[in-house]
Amino acid sequence: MTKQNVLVSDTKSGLSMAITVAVTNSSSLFTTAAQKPPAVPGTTYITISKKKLLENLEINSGAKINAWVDSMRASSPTHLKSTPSLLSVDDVHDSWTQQHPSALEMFEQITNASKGKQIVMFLDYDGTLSPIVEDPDRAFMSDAMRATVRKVARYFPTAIVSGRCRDKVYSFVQLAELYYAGSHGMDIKGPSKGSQRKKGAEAVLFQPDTASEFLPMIDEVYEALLEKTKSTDGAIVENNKFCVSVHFRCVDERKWVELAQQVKSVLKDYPKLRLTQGRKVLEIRPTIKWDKGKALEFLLESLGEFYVLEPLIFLPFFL
Ligand SMILES: O=P(O)(O)OC[C@H]1O[C@H](O[C@H]2O[C@H](CO)[C@@H](O)[C@H](O)[C@H]2O)[C@H](O)[C@@H](O)[C@@H]1O
Repeated sequence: MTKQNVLVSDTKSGLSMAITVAVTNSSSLFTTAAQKPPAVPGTTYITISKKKLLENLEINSGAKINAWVDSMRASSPTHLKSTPSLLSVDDVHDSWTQQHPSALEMFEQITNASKGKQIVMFLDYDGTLSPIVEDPDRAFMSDAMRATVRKVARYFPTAIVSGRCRDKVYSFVQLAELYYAGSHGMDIKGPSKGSQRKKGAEAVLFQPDTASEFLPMIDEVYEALLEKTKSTDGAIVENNKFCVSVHFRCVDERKWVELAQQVKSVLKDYPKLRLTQGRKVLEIRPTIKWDKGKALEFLLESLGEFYVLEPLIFLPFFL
């Protein structure tokens, strides 16, 4: 397997994103965009420490609220300046783009690598197809981006994989020819409109076995969080169907401890839920063993049944 981290930057369409290409002979091999690309000799890279960005924030076990708040700070770009390198944002950006060269400059390598393979596109929504904005309900994608995604989906099976509720993502994207995996991959639906699949193949519709059992609990927690956090200015609670997000992008940093305490006080009664963190957002989700990675595996396996190419080799792109 070979891996290349590249940056797709297409000013005309507004497409500008980091992608990881995994060239593999097996549809069961995956890589993540977070994997580090090989170092280029003579180049000094800046590593932004994510040590304090906790994967899973402990809810019980007497977890200290300070650990939560440290993690919330680590997810904030304004804190990059506190990295030991003291480099400017431009330096960090330059270093990053050196590490992740433009995909357009590597177009030949990519097309060579894709020969005889079925490309599959996996796209994130927030911050990839739409700009990051303060109000999550207003994270609209541009018409140019929609036209680009429509074009991509004409040639390759294309899935949007998001932490958001599937219906919400669909309402933003409005392309019936795509796969949608919402709620961090816990809610998957196939295209409802023409595809390159075999005739008669059913649209995929999948939710992990036990996920639906969590729906009443998630609704309850959503209501409790709405009530509990209403005194914290700027806090936004979002119901993502199988998960709940508590946004702190617009909360004054001096109120983060207060917000963390409010969230913790609700979650202590729900040992079957866990807490993770995204960009200025606390994410509450079921403790089931399912995530975006599993959703990608599921989709590739499902696609394997639909395509008639012989031999069938997938080339998945993650944007
Ligand atoms: O895992 P993802 O698909 O990337 O979902 C993570 C969160 O994405 C959305 O929040 C992010 O975008 C918002 C709109 O630009 C922004 O306000 C917020 O600060 C970002 O974290 C989504 O609204 C959340 O529910 C997801 O948890």
